[in-house]
Amino acid sequence: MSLSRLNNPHLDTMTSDFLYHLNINVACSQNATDIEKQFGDIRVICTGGTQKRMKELAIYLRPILGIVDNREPVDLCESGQRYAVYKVGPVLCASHGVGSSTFSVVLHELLKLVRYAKCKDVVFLRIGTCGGVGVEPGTVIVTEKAYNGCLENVHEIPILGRRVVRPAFFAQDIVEGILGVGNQPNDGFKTIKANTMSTDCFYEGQGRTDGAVCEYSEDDKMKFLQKAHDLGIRNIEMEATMFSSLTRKADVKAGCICVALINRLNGDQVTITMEQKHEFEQRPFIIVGRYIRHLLK
Ligand SMILES: O=P(O)(O)O[C@@H]1C[C@H](O)[C@@H](CO)O1
Ligand SMILES: O=c1cc[nH]c(=O)[nH]1
Repeated sequence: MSLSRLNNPHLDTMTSDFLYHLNINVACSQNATDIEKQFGDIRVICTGGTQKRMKELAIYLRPILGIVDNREPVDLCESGQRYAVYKVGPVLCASHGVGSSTFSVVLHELLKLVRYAKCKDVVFLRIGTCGGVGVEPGTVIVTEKAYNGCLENVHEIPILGRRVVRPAFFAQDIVEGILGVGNQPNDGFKTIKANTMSTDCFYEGQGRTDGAVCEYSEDDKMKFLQKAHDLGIRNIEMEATMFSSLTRKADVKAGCICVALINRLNGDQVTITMEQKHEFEQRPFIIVGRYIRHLLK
């Protein structure tokens, strides 16, 4: 699928487009633009919360993509001062910050970037961390349906003063494709598919009792988490509803792969050491590395 048409007729009338947060200026009118030369080979866009994770992922993917390079990856969007973007062969690794609002900004701009660069069959992936719901810390969860903080399987966004409600789920072939490369004999961790709850708040929105404000009891929290569990929700993060619905609207395939840092049925505080967190963060890399190899073969 070529991204030559995004779901926005206004773009067709623009002679240039400044992707403000990436600090990339696109001259839409030229045929063979610089953008096409620089980004036209992109097949996979990996996204994740932090710059450090995305830089490490770029380095991790080099041998998988047959790229021999010992230099520090270059942040192509450093001048934009918001998001970090690394290119490793046909893969772009971009940071998105915490939550749907910061992610949606860079996602709109990345979707336009691949459209202007005339990339074909691009798959967007989110490689994140999450809280598990009834799963062992370290488990990798591939999202099927994404639920909002009201436990509805939709993404809701105010547009022109109205609440717009959009479907929030990932394409089954992507889910199965990612799951298909998981659970290999020496992995030492489980990869499962499940539903994900995405919230706009890490504390109250995720039913934590350790935020600066909390107006419910431990019992209320446990009932809510149990209700989520009954819906097949096995992890909680802050992006999957927006990510699935916006990529769906843009007619682009996407997948969401997160590692659980804690089991929320046992507590709220994320107390793992930074070393353990770093080890856990490598797990989605392993799965995504295999999936990208499978996708590009
Ligand atoms: O990709 P990351 O690790 O940033 O994903 C989760 C969801 C929020 O962005 C953040 C909250 O700690 O972690
Ligand atoms: O509990 C958690 C852990 C990581 N990220 C989240 O959004 N929630």
